[in-house]
Amino acid sequence: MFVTDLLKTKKILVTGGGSGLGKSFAARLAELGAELVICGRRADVLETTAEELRRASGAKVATAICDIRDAGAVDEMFSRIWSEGPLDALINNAAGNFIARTETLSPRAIDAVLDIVLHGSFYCSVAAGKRWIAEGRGGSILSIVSSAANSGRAFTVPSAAAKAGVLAMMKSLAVEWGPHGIRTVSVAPGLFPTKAAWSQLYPDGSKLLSEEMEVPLRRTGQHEEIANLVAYLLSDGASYINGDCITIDGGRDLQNGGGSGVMGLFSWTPERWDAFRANSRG
Ligand SMILES: CCC/C=C/C(=O)SCCNC(=O)CCNC(=O)[C@H](O)C(C)(C)COP(=O)([O-])OP(=O)([O-])OC[C@H]1O[C@@H](n2cnc3c(N)ncnc32)[C@H](O)[C@@H]1OP(=O)([O-])[O-]
Ligand SMILES: NC(=O)C1=CN([C@@H]2O[C@H](COP(=O)(O)OP(=O)(O)OC[C@H]3O[C@@H](n4cnc5c(N)ncnc54)[C@H](OP(=O)(O)O)[C@@H]3O)[C@@H](O)[C@H]2O)C=CC1
Repeated sequence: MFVTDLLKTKKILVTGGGSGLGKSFAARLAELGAELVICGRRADVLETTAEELRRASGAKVATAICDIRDAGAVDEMFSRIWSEGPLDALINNAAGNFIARTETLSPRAIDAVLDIVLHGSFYCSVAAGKRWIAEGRGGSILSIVSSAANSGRAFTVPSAAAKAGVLAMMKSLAVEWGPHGIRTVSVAPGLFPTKAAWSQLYPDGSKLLSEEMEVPLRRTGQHEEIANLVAYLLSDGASYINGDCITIDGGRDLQNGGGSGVMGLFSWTPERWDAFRANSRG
């Protein structure tokens, strides 16, 4: 789909790059020639992934153990990265989320999600942006958000609120930092199966509809589909995209917004449709 050296000159930090979608992004970016840093809290997960990526692509892949909720630790991580050469792009991917009745959430439970998603993405964005601005060089920030950033989502309210905050940060920075040659872009994924998301959000019995019926294209997303979008958005081919949020969800958000009331109709037989037509006034 792309020329193999699409990202050859780019050094990219993927937060949460040791597992799930972040690992898939890192793998695709490495294949396309990027140099990578992946960060997260679990050293063993990061090292295993980094070794896998090096072996598969021959790319330079460094790891950084960092809890992005800790602003000091984030700044130290960026100083260590910069001491070996500046980044060209940051992907704010790390997140935490779980389903809960909002009225039962303790302050620590609310903070656990807000601190990772909103504060962590903010700390990383400022740590990158202030260095790019000081050096008079450009860069790109890509944040993984969610359609919940626009519509909200019941039972994952801290995540929806945090993603909305990240989206507002990204749109604001597109304007404020655009004159410095820094561009921002967000990606709102639909259903992309990962171990963590499925255990935190979709335990047995949590869904009335099958995953496929939630999506007009009748399937969940494949990691390579969103990884290719991320690669394109960080490539020079996307150099005039700034501040936008691209949804990649097989149409799921449109169905939920504009079609959830008609879901029962998908299971009507042709005979039932004929009976309706015969009895209606049209
Ligand atoms: C919108 C859709 C789009 C987004 C999709 C995704 O993001 S998918 C990506 C999904 N990926 C991930 O989520 C991966 C990363 N996830 C994680 O690291 C953890 O799940 C974390 C987010 C809880 C943070 O961990 P941590 O070590 O910082 O936290 P901790 O364990 O020390 O707990 C802190 C507080 O939270 C409380 N609490 C915890 N669980 C529940 C619950 N189910 N119910 C209620 N409360 C819960 C816990 O009791 C404590 O409060 P307390 O009792 O002291 O008042
Ligand atoms: N999968 C899906 O269908 C959807 C995903 N998304 C978004 O996509 C992104 C990836 O999700 P997914 O891959 O499913 O989730 P995962 O839980 O698999 O990945 C999250 C990653 O973030 C890291 N992380 C979590 N907390 C911290 C922290 N405090 N500091 C540093 N790293 C941290 C985790 O590593 P560690 O625990 O070692 O720190 C892990 O590698 C998230 O932003 C999520 O909100 C949005 C909509 C749908």
